[in-house]
Amino acid sequence: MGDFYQNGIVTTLHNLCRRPVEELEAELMTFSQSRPMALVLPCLYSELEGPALKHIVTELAKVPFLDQIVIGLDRANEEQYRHAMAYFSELPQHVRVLWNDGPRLRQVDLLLREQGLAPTEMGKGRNVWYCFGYVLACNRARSVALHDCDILTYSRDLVARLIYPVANPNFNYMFCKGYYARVADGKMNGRVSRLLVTPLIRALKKVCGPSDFLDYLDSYRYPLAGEFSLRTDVINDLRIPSDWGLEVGVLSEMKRNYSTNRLCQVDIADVYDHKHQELSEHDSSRGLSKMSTDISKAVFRKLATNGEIFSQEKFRTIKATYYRIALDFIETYQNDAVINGLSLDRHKEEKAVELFARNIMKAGAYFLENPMDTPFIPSWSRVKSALPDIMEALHDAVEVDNREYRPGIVEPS
Ligand SMILES: O=C(O)[C@H](O)COP(=O)(O)O
Repeated sequence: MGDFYQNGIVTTLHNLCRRPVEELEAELMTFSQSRPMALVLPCLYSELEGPALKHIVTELAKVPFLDQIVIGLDRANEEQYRHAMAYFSELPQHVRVLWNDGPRLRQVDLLLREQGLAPTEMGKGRNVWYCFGYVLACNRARSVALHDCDILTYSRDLVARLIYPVANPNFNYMFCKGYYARVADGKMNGRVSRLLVTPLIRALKKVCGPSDFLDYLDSYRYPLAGEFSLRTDVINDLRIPSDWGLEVGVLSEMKRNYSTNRLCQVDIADVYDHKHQELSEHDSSRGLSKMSTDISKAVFRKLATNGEIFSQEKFRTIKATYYRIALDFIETYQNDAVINGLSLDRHKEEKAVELFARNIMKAGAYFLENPMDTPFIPSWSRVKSALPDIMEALHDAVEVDNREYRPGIVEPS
């Protein structure tokens, strides 16, 4: 059982008494009459072969309040898409699988590309963006939740608690971020969140001075959580980065577009474990190395748009300040681990911090050299104004794919 502390910036909705999921679901069923709900699942084909997704699907099959489930499938060929359609067919909700690499959605992408409006990088940001576009095109859901497909400790409470704050018509929230303690197998995980994001924010506050944006970012208990929910209207004006800056980018957009009393965070799980990526010390285009660089760039970009002026000297100071603060954090995490009987490998933690410090400098150098190079995907409202028929084209492409590859449909010889 946790505390009931409020940070005074975004509301925190705690898990104070382990309310039975059936009770939450009964309430959500009532809300769904006025606010139909959708779930978006960005997914890689490889996750269908991994250990987490089957259980997620089994749990979701029991969820009564979701009207619609939209699965964005990346890196799948035709045979794999067919398999995915069968795989998700046990879900009783209105289910659509977006075959992002299929010819029909490629054609939609081409239409956007001709106008310079298509996402430039492959990845989760792009996948989520297309799924959101499809949710808008369907015009069914009023509230949408999103979570990853690699959660090993999934139970259906997670989606109920995640969507509740934007589904309850008596609440005023437009956006809700999930949080949890990322502890599994006797270890504290969440390396980028603990060892990069929090110490970097604290370092930036020291070097750049007071900042509403940094205080705001700091008020999220797990800023990198892949789980969030929002009211459908929010999607129209959302400009999200296509790289690992996605989570920080979404939080920045919410602060820009809404007052903080319309934003909240919710405790969604007692335990949370997922697929861990490697640190990738020797290849900065992969793993946590790439993630830490993309996130640092996203934070610097945002501060620059708030008027912060960066220079190489300033980045050097940020790096040095970050490094000192991160080392102090390791001590704090270690003591927290010890009192809880968890293990923490201090050497590995310090190696991660050394890599992240180098990547902060790299991200800074990249920003100075390419200040206008932003990985943002345009908002759907801009896309709709440039291409008024695009929603229909996206909707039709998804419907035809899903009809053609429905299980039981015989392939033409
Ligand atoms: O949230 C994070 O910090 C990153 O996704 C890495 O998570 P992990 O250390 O749990 O793999």
